[in-house]
Amino acid sequence: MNQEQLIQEARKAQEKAYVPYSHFPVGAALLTTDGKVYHGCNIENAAYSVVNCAERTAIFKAVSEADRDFAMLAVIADTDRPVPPCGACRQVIAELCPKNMKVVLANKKGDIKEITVEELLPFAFSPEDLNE
Ligand SMILES: O=c1ccn([C@H]2C[C@H](O)[C@@H](CO)O2)c(=O)[nH]1
Ligand SMILES: [Zn+2]
Repeated sequence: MNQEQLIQEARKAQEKAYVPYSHFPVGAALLTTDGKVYHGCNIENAAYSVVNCAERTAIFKAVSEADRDFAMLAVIADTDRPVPPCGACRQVIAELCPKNMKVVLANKKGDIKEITVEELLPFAFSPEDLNE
């Protein structure tokens, strides 16, 4: 599966978004090293603060199925620029994806930004920081 195909998967994931409050659907597609794709969409709630972003939905689905070896993540939204993941998602991506893994950010116009996990969240708080 290449980058373009993964973006197409993210588009499909975006169609499943549950966004009655923001009306801002986001889709994510997470590729595992053995070629499986996990879709993620944002899922909102009347208690606004408990929204789950598309990126975290995809990652949590994979980890909950014992898939933890990731090769690429694509994210898409109807933004003017390729959609920038929020801080909470950057923290989760930084912990669970390889530092040099490619993250492909896209929008519906076809703009694409490629970035690595490390670039997305430099100087991240990490599990090593918990060691005394
Ligand atoms: O990268 C992003 C940015 C925002 N959202 C969601 C959260 C909320 O449901 C809506 C508006 O912030 O978009 C994502 O899923 N991913
Ligand atoms: Zn997020």
